[in-house]
Amino acid sequence: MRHSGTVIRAQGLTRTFRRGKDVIEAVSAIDVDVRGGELVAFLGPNGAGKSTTLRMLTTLLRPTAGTANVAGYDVVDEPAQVRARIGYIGQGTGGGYSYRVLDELHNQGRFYHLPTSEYRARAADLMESLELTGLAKRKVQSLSGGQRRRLDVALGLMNRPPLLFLDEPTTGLDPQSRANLWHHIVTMREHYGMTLVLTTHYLDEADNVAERVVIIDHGRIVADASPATLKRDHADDLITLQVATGDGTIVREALLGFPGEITVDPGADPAGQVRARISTIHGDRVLPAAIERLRDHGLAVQAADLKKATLDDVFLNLTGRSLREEARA
Ligand SMILES: Nc1ncnc2c1ncn2[C@@H]1O[C@H](COP(=O)(O)OP(=O)(O)OP(=O)(O)O)[C@@H](O)[C@H]1O
Repeated sequence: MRHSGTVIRAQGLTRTFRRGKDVIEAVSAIDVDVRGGELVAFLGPNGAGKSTTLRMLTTLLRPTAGTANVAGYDVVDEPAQVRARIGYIGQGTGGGYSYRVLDELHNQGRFYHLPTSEYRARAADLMESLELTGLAKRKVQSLSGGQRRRLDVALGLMNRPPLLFLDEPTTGLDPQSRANLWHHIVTMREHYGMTLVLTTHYLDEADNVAERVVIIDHGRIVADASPATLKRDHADDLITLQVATGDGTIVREALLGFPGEITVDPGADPAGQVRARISTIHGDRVLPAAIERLRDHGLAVQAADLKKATLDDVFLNLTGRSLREEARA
């Protein structure tokens, strides 16, 4: 995807909330720049400040401090200009319950003052590409979660925004619906060359879909890079080898000077094998080389396992907590 100039520039963006006597700093002095055409995911646990950030960038919430320029306009001083240039798909916002699906899309077109022929054509197009065609006359309240989410996305795309914000677009959907919805969103993006900014707490989603992941925790950005760079800089692959010997010392000696952090169990397990672990950033390359090195020392590897670094490992290394566990809590 071709990237153009800066479409979002946030500096020192901060939002506090009062809850009784307490002041909660939901977002603390965030600096972030997004270039045209980027696909950026804000990843973080519940309550990290993702939605609050998005709500400020989309003019729905006034920052307590800091500035944000979105699509060339200031979110506080020029909210109407910002809104005219962006789309926003919130958490389960979208259609009114008693309306029919196609009417909802047409209403959205009228809201944006599109000519009748244009909004009808766009609605038909979106109905087809988001697999809503058979649901045109169905009331929104009768849709399933996945259908509803697809309608939300269609509504957000009616004005063909060059910059689209999606707040947890796939939360609550089953894996198949999530995959389908992503396919649609990514296709739309390629079609219209949109910039996408989204929030998610699904690690695999951020890893597979986003070109850039901004990890947010307790209202602060703790890392901001591509998934591959984040994993390279903040996590290791883990290789586990089962070696056919009863003596850990010779395994350790055979692997001496090998790249990565090596731990070897001193003695054999009940199966008569010694277990060696290698923590490294290049698991794919190190694994066969380690097997070869051991073979050169007359040691046979009975089983080998490679656990690739994940964004959860990155989050764990940066914050000391697991995002996976937090998501379950
Ligand atoms: N209107 C509000 N009043 C008081 N506190 C709020 C309000 N909105 C958000 N907060 C608090 O601000 C913090 C950040 O919330 P936010 O919704 O931005 O997190 P999030 O990362 O989007 O989480 P989630 O994944 O659960 O949506 C939380 O502690 C939340 O309780």
